[in-house]
Amino acid sequence: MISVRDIQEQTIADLFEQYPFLQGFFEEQTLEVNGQINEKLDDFLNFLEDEEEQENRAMAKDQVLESMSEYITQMLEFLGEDKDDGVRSITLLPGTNKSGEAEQFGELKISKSEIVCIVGPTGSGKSRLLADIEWVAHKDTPTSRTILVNDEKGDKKWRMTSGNKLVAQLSQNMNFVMDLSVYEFLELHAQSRLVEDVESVIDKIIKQANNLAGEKFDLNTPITSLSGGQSRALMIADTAILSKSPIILIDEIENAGIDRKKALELLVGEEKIVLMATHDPILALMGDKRIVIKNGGIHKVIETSEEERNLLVDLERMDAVVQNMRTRLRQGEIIQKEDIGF
Ligand SMILES: Nc1ncnc2c1ncn2[C@@H]1O[C@H](COP(=O)(O)OP(=O)(O)OP(=O)(O)O)[C@@H](O)[C@H]1O
Repeated sequence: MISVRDIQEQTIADLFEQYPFLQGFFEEQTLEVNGQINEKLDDFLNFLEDEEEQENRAMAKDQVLESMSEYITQMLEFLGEDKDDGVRSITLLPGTNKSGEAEQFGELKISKSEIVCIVGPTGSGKSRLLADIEWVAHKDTPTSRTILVNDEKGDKKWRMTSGNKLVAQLSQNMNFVMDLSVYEFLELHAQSRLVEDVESVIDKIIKQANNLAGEKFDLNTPITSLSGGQSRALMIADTAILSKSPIILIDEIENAGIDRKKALELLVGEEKIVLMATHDPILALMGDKRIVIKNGGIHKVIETSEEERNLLVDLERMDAVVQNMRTRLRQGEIIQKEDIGF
C-alpha cells in the first residue's frame, strides 16, 4: 500500500523511475511536467491550490495526491500478480453434470505447452468449464468442480478482480468503448506491462495482427472502427506478445474471420497452457487432447491419435478449398464444379 506520504516528498523524476506507468497518470490528468521534472511532487502540485485551477480541473491537490497513491498501489498489485508465478499445471477434479450426476473421470491434469480443446453440442457446458478454470473453482460454481494449480488448491489471490491474471481470456465479443487509436491502445498496454522497448513491441503486435486478419489495418485506425475479425486479430496478437498469464482460455476462435491456424500457433509459441472451446474440427484435432462435454459434464477425454493427426492434413486441404471459395464469392466471381478440386 503506497500512501500519500510515500510519494509527496519525492521528485517527479524519482517517481517516474520507480513507477514508469505513472507517466500515463500524468498524461491522463493533463499534468504537464515540462521543466519541473526535478521538483518534489508536493511542490509541483502547488499550482492546484489556485482556486481557478481547481475549478477548471474539478479537483484539488489533496485529491490528486490521493488518487495518485491509489493508482500506484493498484498498478503494483496488478503487475505484481501478473506474472507466471511458476504455474506448471492445472488439474480438474470432477463435479456434477446438469442432472446433478457425478462426472465420471478421476482427475484431469493439464501441463504447460499443452493445447486442450473442449468440444460438445451447443449449450452443453463448454463455456462453463472455461469459467470454472478462470474462477479457480472450489466447489462453488454450478458444476461443483475443483481446479487445482500446481496440484494444490487454488489460492484465493488468483481470484482478485484486477489482479486475476492466472488466465488471459479471449472471448467472442470484443467491444471496445475507448476512444483510442490502435497505437494508443497498444502503447498504454505495453507501458502498463513495464515493457522496455515499447515501439518494437507495438511493431511486432501490429505485424502479427495483420498476419492473422483478412483486411489489413494500421496503427492510426481507431479501435472502435475495427471489424470483428480485425479486433479479434489484434487481441490475439496482443495476448500472445504482451500477456504473461500462464493460461490462455479461448472461447470460439472460428467465426472471427481470421487465420485460425496461425492464431493458434502464435498463442502456443510461448510456454502456455491453452484451453479452447471449439466447434471446428481442424482446431479440435490440433489439440493434444479434447474434452467432450455432454449435458454439462465431462463425458470423455480423448487423446488426439496419430491417425487423426494425419487426417488433419486432408481436413486442412478441404478447408483451403472452402476458404478460397469464400474469397472468390466475396469478389463476385462465379464458381464451377472443377473449382472444388475433388
Ligand atoms: N454441470 C453443470 N451444472 C449446472 N449448469 C450447467 C452445467 N454445465 C453448464 N451449465 C449451464 O448450462 C448453460 C449452457 O452452458 P454453456 O454456455 O457453457 O454452453 P456451451 O457449450 O458453451 O454452448 P455454446 O456452444 O452455445 O457456446 C449455462 O447456463 C451453464 O451455466
